[in-house]
Amino acid sequence: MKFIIDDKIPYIKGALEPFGEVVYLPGSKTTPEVVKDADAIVTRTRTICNEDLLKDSSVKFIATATIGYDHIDTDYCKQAGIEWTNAPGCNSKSVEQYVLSALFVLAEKKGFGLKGKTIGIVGVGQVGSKVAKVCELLGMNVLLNDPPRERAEGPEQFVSFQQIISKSDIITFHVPLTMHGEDATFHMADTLFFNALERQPIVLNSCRGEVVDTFAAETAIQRGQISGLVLDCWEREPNIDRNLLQLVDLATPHIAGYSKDGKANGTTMSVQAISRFFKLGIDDWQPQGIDLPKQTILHLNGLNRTEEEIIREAILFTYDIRQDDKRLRQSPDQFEKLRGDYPVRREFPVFTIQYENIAKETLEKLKKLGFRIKQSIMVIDSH
Ligand SMILES: NC(=O)c1ccc[n+]([C@@H]2O[C@H](COP(=O)([O-])OP(=O)(O)OC[C@H]3O[C@@H](n4cnc5c(N)ncnc54)[C@H](O)[C@@H]3O)[C@@H](O)[C@H]2O)c1
Ligand SMILES: O=C(O)[C@H](O)[C@H](O)COP(=O)(O)O
Repeated sequence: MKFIIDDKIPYIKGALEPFGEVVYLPGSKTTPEVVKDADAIVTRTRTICNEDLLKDSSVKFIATATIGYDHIDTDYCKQAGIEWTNAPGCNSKSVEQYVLSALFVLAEKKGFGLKGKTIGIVGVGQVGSKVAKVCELLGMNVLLNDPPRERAEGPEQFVSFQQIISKSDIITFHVPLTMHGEDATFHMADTLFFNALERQPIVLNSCRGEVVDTFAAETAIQRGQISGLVLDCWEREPNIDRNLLQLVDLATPHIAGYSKDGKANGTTMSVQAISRFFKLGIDDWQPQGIDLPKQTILHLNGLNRTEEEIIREAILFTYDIRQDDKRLRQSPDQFEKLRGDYPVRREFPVFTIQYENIAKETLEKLKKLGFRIKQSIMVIDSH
């Protein structure tokens, strides 16, 4: 068998070698010639898996180590008898961490508290539902919009897109990119959307660039229709609009899902799916040696600090979005390189908080976010 694997997929080396030839290549170099005699591709969003790539090939299975699969022409795959899989939920906790970091940084920059603010979540799947849960934990009012789920589950917990537009102080998009049908998300945030906003919200897009119309977003900022914009995903990546880059509050190079945990989950799900498809017998394969950051222990003293300040410090200790923002502004032409050489980032459960003077309720919230909690041990000097 022959496997073509994107060389930016971590922790996969050695997994498939016992079963055949394995070729590691950059996504951009995964060409029709390369995949011609392959049995499977393990890929990312940078390889467009369509007829141009796959026709005349022997590919039978595509595993993308990502949540999104808009880079796979699923209609063509069906017609060509090629099976495929994505990695649902793999990096959803990473996006949750990204959104929290963005919210805390913006709240401080713009001088408001998160408690009591209304956040509209558009798309309430793996990512949106996690973002909803943590925002509720922070005392925010959460509005959920997800027409496909509303049709399937009933209207009780959902609101219309119109209500999101009129009632939200913050709007965050977590939809897949879809071009057709009643739920199409292409340019969901267009001129009509921005013109209709009533509360000058902050808008976040960490799903796909094409969900927000670049020109409409620029105009909305210039007209003061929104009070902030956070962009992780951009139209025409990696050639992002430099004018928009100047205008947004926080700009990052499509890394919301780039925790090492998220990456490792994507790899695990891809390898296990390949194993099931080709009956390789490694259905419970797990990656080894997931990188750790230099510091995983945070000493947190809550004396004279509000709950929001305490939680903010804990979140930003694990991930400070301003560092990604700085790197992108310094080198916008290095968009793909910044992604490829992304620093080690881990999710909350690898961090231990050693605390002093923190109320029980706040500790409960930190635990619910996933942190490990330990009381600081007082060292008594015997001299
Ligand atoms: N920036 C990143 O690094 C990053 C990381 C992970 C995911 N993503 C993107 O985020 C998207 C969402 O991820 P997920 O794991 O939550 O996916 P998911 O499939 O679990 O959830 C998507 C939700 O959106 C809903 N939806 C579809 N069309 C809608 C519409 N028109 N209006 C409102 N809701 C709609 C669906 O019903 C579903 O519940 C992915 O498709 C991917 O493109 C980006
Ligand atoms: O869909 C996803 O999972 C995310 O957008 C993911 O971060 C994409 O990563 P990439 O394949 O571009 O490295």
